[in-house]
Amino acid sequence: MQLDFWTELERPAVADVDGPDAVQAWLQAGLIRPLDYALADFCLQLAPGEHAVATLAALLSRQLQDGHVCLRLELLRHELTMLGESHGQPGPVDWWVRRSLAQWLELLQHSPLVTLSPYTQKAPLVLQNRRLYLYRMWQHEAGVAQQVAGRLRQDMQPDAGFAEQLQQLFPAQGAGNDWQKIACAMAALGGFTLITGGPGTGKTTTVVRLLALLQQQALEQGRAPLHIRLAAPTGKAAARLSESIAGQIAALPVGEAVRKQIPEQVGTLHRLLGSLPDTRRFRHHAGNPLLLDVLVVDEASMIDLEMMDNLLQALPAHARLILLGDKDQLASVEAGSVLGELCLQAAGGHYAPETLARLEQAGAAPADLTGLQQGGVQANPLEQRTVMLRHSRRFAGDSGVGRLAAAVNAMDVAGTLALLSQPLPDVHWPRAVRGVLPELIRNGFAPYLELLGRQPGCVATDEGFMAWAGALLQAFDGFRLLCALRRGDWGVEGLNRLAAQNLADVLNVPADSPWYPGRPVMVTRNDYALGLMNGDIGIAVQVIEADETVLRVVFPRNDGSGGVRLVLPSRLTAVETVFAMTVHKSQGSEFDHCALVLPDAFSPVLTKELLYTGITRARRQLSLLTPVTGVLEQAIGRQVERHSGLREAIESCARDAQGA
Ligand SMILES: Nc1ncnc2c1ncn2[C@@H]1O[C@H](COP(=O)(O)OP(=O)(O)OP(=O)(O)O)[C@@H](O)[C@H]1O
Repeated sequence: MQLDFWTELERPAVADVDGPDAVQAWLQAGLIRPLDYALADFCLQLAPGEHAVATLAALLSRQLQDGHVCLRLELLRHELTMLGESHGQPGPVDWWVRRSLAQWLELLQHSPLVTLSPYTQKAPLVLQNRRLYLYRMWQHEAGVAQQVAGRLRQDMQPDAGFAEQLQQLFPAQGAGNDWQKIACAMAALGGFTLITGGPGTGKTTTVVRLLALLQQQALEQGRAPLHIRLAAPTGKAAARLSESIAGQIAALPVGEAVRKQIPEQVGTLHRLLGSLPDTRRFRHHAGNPLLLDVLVVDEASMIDLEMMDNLLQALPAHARLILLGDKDQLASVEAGSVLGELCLQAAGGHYAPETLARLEQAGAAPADLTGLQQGGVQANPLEQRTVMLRHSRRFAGDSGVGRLAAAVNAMDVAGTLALLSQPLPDVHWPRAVRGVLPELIRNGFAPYLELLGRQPGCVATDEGFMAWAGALLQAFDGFRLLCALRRGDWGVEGLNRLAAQNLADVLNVPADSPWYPGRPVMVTRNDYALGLMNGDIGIAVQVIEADETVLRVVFPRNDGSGGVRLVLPSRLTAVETVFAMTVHKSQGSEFDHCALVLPDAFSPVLTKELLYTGITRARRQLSLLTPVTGVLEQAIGRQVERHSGLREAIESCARDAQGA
């Protein structure tokens, strides 16, 4: 049995400060998890007597749960106050403030549990620039920083005729900057490019034209076609990109030979890298790199630090990486906010004269520098490879959804409320939430329920059945309830219950089984044996097999074919009903109509990023449901903050390389 070292050891000098009492009390109060406690215990096994540092390790482990990559010691007091407040107690802040920051730094600098030189000396914790990391997280951050800094230095030379070909793909549009053209040129000129923009700003269009341009150049110069791969963090996002790309390729003003060399297939990052079951490792890594020349990753805001490290390590040195995403969306579920950090200054441009000169030579210099800040290669290494697309074609200027998203993103509470109080054709803000929800649910899900009732036979091999099943999945994606929380009446659980109750006259929900025809489910864990990814959505339907009517779950094939496949319900070990889903889970998906339901009390998960992400999932119509006043306003005023040292580390690596 594992020893609990808290009880094995003598009390330290500051007996009631550091010792088992505090950690155990926090564990009991749910402030820290058993995993955090176990880490502290492990630290004490390695360094008996290091109670204070081991306790801090438990808090560091806890903060990872909230997405922080490290503890920023000078800000920790505030973080711990918030942690305590969210559990209704002073909690760890009382413990932390018994030492000054200088005393803490002194303690950490001399602790055997902490290394100050992680490249040469390993220890469970790393202290760098007043940031405390778990060794593993420091390793990922340093890995990403080195890789990105290295790739930022890669200048690529386009072939002759580039400017003319670029001009053909992006014909002049009138006054103002053609940011898509600028982004395309920038990605052609370097090994690492960040293209960020809100919904419908033309990220996919830009990248498809870029791929056409690169292939055209390769073919014209008599080189082998480039090996291009496309990926996204989730199966849903991959399927959406695949669909969008297929349409865009057909519209390209290039020859058939070029068109044929642009892939339509988009896979998940896990598949691309080759997940190894039951480990955090992948088949592809620095020692076994991916075989590709160009990699495009969409929905990059969902990539966490560890995945980004794995991806960059597996990328061959000569390859071009293009990351697409919306920097303003919620960050990854796991620790880090990589895209948000990398694109932090995207709005200001910060282009160096050298960058502008290279763009000019490529025929894509910004014509209008108004509103852009001037930058330098040394001061702004990331910005020299970043383009922000600024014009949404999805949301026309008068679109309520677009204007609401912009007001929330700008944290403009008064502007948001003013907008909501106007009649908007595509935004509905009902005041009597409980009264309208049942009708909203019935109307929203009506097209899918109607189709469910019109099942053309049950033989799974019939073409008609397959087409119907595909249409059913599509109809279900027409409407979704989105919420911030999992638990409570206004969370996934409560809203799923409410939806099932209100649809009970159409759906035959049995009391003794979770399964019934029409049950929509979401996969909650990757299942490589079944080929189903976390976030995939299926619907239970009746089919006839060997003269028996049985229930099967129909899932989209997600391979760009538009096809579906059937899975036995009993094989689905990690699924949940999905009339409602969290905004976090909805990332990478879009619905014609979204009902975004806020809770009836403020919760720390409510931030402007969550609202913005939820609002922008709506393609045509948004219903915003706020059961009490005040919660919306509070959420708009709160921003996600994730502690990390990534930008600083990239800038430092880039400076070192320039000085070398
Ligand atoms: N330069 C352009 N000229 C005309 N139409 C364009 C242009 N760029 C994009 N579009 C159209 O605008 C719409 C949105 O473009 P696209 O899908 O490329 O944006 P996106 O940023 O990738 O969107 P999403 O946020 O949904 O992923 C598409 O219908 C596309 O055909």
